[in-house]
Amino acid sequence: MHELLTPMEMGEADRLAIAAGPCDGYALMRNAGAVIAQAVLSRFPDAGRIAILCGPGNNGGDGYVVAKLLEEAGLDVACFRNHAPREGSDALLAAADYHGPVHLLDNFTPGDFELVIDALYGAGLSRPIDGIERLIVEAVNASGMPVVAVDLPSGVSGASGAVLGAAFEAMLTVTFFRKKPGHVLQPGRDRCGEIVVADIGIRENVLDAITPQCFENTPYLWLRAFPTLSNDTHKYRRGHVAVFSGGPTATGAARLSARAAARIGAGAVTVLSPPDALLVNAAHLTSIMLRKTESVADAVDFIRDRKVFSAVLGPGFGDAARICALVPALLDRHQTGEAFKGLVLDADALTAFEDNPHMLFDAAGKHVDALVLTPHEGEFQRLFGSIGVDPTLSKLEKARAAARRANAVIIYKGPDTVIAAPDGRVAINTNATPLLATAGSGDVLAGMVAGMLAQGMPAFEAATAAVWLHADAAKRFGPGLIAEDLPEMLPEVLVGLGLN
Ligand SMILES: NC(=O)C1=CN([C@@H]2O[C@H](COP(=O)(O)OP(=O)(O)OC[C@H]3O[C@@H](n4cnc5c(N)ncnc54)[C@H](OP(=O)(O)O)[C@@H]3O)[C@@H](O)[C@H]2O)[C@@H](O)CC1
Ligand SMILES: Nc1ncnc2c1ncn2[C@@H]1O[C@H](COP(=O)(O)OP(=O)(O)O)[C@@H](O)[C@H]1O
Ligand SMILES: [K+]
Repeated sequence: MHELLTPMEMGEADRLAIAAGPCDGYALMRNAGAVIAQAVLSRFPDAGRIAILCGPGNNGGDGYVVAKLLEEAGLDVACFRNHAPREGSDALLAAADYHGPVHLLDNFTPGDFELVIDALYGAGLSRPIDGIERLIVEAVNASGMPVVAVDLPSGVSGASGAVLGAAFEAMLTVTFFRKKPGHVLQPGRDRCGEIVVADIGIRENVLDAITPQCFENTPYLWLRAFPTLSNDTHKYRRGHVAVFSGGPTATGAARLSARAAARIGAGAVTVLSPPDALLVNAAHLTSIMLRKTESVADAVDFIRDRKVFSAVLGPGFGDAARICALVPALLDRHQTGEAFKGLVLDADALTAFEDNPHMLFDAAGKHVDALVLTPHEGEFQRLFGSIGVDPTLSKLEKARAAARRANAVIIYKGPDTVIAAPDGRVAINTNATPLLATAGSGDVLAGMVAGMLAQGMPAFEAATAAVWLHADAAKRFGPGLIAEDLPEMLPEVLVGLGLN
């Protein structure tokens, strides 16, 4: 159930299901209407007057089915429409089967009702909501009355989660077969309220032909690739991570990354520190090792000689010129040696390339197995220029395009973090909490990704696992969270996954 289908893929699922039988399109619509009616009856058993707003397409068709079923159940319903169902559509059949009155939308007054069922537009939303419909959406939202959305709250794009014109703020959204990206990308996700995915008779095997490439980030995606411990392991075999420290007044970020890498299971972690920051780092490190690193050669020699598996560069690092010198060396297997599998670039290591992103993109993918970039919104815009500001692209499409361009796994952070691989796979994270909006939490995430890479996880799985575990740690800690708390929650998070 973790696949996310674009509206086009959902249309394909619909066509394949109808072709395979036994349900035709109208049977699927009746099933869809039935699950909505059931949800309304179970959650709002005492609802007074219910308004059902029906659009011209099949979303409206679902609405007429719901109207018929709720009326048969003895509820007081009234249907409203702005346009008649399209000729030859299943919606026309559904409207014909509903024998109650259908009023014009202009006559709908929210104050006359206790519940709204929104069946205006779903997968077929093709332009912004405007005119009387926009006024109604805004009036219903302002009234605070509960809205049950059929498939998607009208106005939310199923492909991108964008609000086109205006969108209902639903209490409950019932969608069919699989969620769509618009259910999990912001702001769409906030407009959906609770989301129920209902079975309407489409068989799972239609997905074999569709091969979806977009997923909700759940443990199902990466648990099988999660590292396991053998009895004869040792600390360096579990994975050695190096984290580059900034100067004497900016060392905390590297230590957050280092601590996170260790807590997620790397066997050894070393902070590579400039000479002038050595003492401040030494004063704060216990199990994490420390190494004086003055030059690019120092760093790559250490990585090669001490069999470092992965590294984090960027958090608190500052010096852009040094980053631009370090990164090509770290991405060159001839310099780092074969053991070095992955590099995580965050914060300053992303911004350092804003004027010359090709320097980074050209070096990427040539040698190192795994390059992971972890930009937040601002860093993404700086590094990916035209992709970042393209208004026609959703966050999902931006992350996917960036991953292709950079030859890297991208973790495009935020409330709806999107993780994209150069091969087109994309995962959207849904377990985050706004408590993560605290200084240093991104540094912890970078360290977690490096810790997963060091333990041999492939880059996409390492990134998706780290993002999920990071959010789970925040949720488990709860209010009062600061970045230092995140690594300390990881043992509990791992036990919660059954990984003990
Ligand atoms: N797939 C499945 O398995 C199943 C799907 N089912 C249901 O079907 C729904 C999809 O149906 P759908 O394709 O007919 O699209 P829908 O959202 O009703 O709208 C299209 C119509 O609206 C119009 N229109 C669009 N935007 C507009 C705007 N802003 N303002 C004004 N008009 C606008 C658009 O006009 P056009 O773009 O053609 O000019 C067209 O006439 C899906 O969400 C689910 O509920 C279920 O029955 C069970 C099986
Ligand atoms: N409102 C929010 N809801 C959920 N997660 C958030 C929110 N704001 C930030 N985050 C998460 O918190 C982390 C912040 O990272 P970043 O911006 O790099 O912070 P820092 O540079 O201080 O470490 C990211 O993982 C991001 O996805
Ligand atoms: K709808």
